[in-house]
Amino acid sequence: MEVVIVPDSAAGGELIAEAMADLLRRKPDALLGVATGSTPLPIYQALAAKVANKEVDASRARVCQLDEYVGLPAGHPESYRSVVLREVVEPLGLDQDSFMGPDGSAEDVAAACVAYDRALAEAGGVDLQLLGIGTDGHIGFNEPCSSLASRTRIKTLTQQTRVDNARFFEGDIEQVPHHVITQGIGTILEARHLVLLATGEAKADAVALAVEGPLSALVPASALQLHPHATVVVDEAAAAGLKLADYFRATYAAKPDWQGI
Ligand SMILES: N[C@@H]1[C@@H](O)[C@H](O)[C@@H](COP(=O)(O)O)O[C@@H]1O
Repeated sequence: MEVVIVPDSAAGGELIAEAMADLLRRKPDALLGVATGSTPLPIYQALAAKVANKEVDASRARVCQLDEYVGLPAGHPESYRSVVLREVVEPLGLDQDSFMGPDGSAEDVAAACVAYDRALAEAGGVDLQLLGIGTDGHIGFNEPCSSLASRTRIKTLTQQTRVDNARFFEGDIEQVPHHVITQGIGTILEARHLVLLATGEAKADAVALAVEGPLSALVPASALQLHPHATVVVDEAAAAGLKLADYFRATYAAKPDWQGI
């Protein structure tokens, strides 16, 4: 695992957007797995700016969702489908055909989960999967004690996650669904490159446990330790609990520019 400590979220967004642009220069139809929440927004803004400046052609890029709420009405502005269309697909100038996600309003949710795993495989697998981290260490919506081998499936949110996400629902926890579909940890680990961005002091404990703690289902993000190409990008506040912070800084400073992340 590589840990990169950046000064702030804008620098993290720029670094990761450049990695995505570099991927698209090498593989124009790359399948980009995107995450929701506040943290990745600087990535999407930086990538859209690169497209607008013609630094990269993203016209053949494909985008896929990490997770989704179950039971929100179609077109609800806070469904992750709506969020990804608004924050990623439209700013990149892509059409909806280049986008895929699990069907959170399916009558048969279990079948929708199996179908999504199959669709990801049939699309050739995810080339680069962006991840955030929950304050309880979740990735996607894999809450603590999710199987490290899990596939896309329905999960029940913890109270903490519903409290954290209430800000997207007018601060009203009653509006936050209890159930979600999420790529499983086993599914996520099949992506060719995992890139987790964490910013702010509220993430410092979860980051320290994920990066330096034992591999544990209790901290789902610790599963990145199993992946051969995982990059964790953190700002100074989110890095505050890392014992090896100086080592991570020195290692990245000595890295040749051409190597990227
Ligand atoms: N399912 C999403 C996660 O993918 C995201 O990482 C997390 C953190 O969000 P934020 O970046 O807003 O802190 O929120 C949600 O629970």
